[in-house]
Amino acid sequence: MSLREHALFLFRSAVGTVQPALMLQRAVKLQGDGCPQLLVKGRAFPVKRDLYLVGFGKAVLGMAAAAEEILGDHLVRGIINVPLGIQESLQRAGMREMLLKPHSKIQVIEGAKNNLPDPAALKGAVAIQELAEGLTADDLLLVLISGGGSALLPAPIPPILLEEKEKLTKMLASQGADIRELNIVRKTLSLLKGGGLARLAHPAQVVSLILSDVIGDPLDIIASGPTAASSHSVQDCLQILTKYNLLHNLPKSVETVLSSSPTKPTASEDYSHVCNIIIGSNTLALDEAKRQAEGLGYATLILSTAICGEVGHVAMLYCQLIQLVCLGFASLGEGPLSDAVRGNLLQLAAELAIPGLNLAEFLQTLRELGPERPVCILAGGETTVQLQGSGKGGRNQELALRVGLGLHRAQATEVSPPGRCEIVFLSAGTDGQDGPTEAAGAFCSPQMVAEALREGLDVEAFLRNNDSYTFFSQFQGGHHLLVTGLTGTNVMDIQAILIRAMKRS
Ligand SMILES: Nc1ncnc2c1ncn2[C@@H]1O[C@H](COP(=O)(O)OP(=O)(O)OP(=O)(O)O)[C@@H](O)[C@H]1O
Ligand SMILES: O=C(O)[C@H](O)CO
Repeated sequence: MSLREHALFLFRSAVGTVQPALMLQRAVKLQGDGCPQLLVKGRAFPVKRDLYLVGFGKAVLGMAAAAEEILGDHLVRGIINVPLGIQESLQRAGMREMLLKPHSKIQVIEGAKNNLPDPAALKGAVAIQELAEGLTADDLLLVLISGGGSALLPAPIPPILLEEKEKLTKMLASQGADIRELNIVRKTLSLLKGGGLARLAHPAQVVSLILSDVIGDPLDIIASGPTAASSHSVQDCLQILTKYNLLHNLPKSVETVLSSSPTKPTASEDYSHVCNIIIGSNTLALDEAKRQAEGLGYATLILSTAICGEVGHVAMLYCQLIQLVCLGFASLGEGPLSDAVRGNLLQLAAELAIPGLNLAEFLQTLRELGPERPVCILAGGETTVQLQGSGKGGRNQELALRVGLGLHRAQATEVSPPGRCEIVFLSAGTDGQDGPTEAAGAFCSPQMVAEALREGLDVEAFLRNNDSYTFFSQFQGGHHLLVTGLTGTNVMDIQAILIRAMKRS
């Protein structure tokens, strides 16, 4: 198998292990006939009378299918909002276990094309709101939440219009706001986010099962925390709008809502009827990829499950890491060149401030790996892209293109470690959709940029226009694109770097 096939296999293994049904089955059980109890990760919730289900997010269809199997006749009714086209995509991919049965009690509403809220998602949100409002103290509401839930549960506070909220979110995202910043703003302008759904469902017992797609698994940021007490206030929102220079350009409706928002976070309110439980995250996916990579004979290290920061900086970090591994393969792991690369890496990591990353320790472990075995470095997280151009792309494809360019440039240097190694880099979204494109991500190698030039494709020009998808679609007939279709799950992005010494002929 080629390195590329290995990388693809690792990605698929990682995604396979965080299939929603699997995670739900691991976490949830229904026990007892007379007075049944819902058992979630060791916690018991009595089912006093009726059990309802709502859900929203990219992984929720499979979660709901598994939940319905477990809940059986105890489930009275459910409504889920899932991405447009997901049922067809999963059906086409033969993933029947992710689909609801023909006479399901769960109503499915598809919407939010390209992860943007739309009237269909709004209709679903209204239906979920109505269901929550009608509950009593004897009811239990099971809430299934996954990434993409923010766009799939839009409920702007009147008089804000859906388009106004969408435009503001888009402006923030295009200027490089991270998901925390985006969702603090979304929470302030929404009825159901920031704990709103849980408040409406009171006095029913609310149990939320959450598949995390946010670094550090913060309950009040994932899908904008519809059932979590918010630790943010309107001041936090105003600060973010100020940071991105948007405060003086707001629609009147947004100004009205901001000026009448409570100044305290909702955390002070009573959430004793709510229990939020994380049932899966990027860590699970990377652990499985590591297991598989070791099985393939790689010395495997997980760099971090919290990779974040501006995509160009993250690309530099990966290029320098690859360079360091190649220096090791070339028996140049000790010496001034390696020391310089290590120094660059430490500085880059300090600038990126990746939570929990102890790069010095990681580099020490890397140093101790012998040159006998190929190396696999795995990472997960979510970068941010500051859009400058009008091209089509996503953060994974942009990252792969930037890493390709960095490796190409490194090859041109005097000591050319990447030239002595075989290298494949893959970055892809576990949800199968990278930005508004049909690809999950892309592969790159150190040869890619030179080969593209021979096809008349100028990588730097594509990058200037944030046009990574167009580049990868045109280059070698799309061979470097990873197209999986919607996977039905979502635990952020994954990077795999595979390196082995070049065979001497
Ligand atoms: N032309 C482009 N080039 C690079 N990145 C882009 C481009 N257009 C959009 N993006 C990036 O794509 C991201 C949005 O993609 P997507 O909808 O897949 O987000 P997501 O974070 O995976 O969604 P969620 O977390 O809600 O599941 C934004 O970060 C945005 O900056
Ligand atoms: O939906 C969202 O807000 C993002 O996917 C983060 O959870």
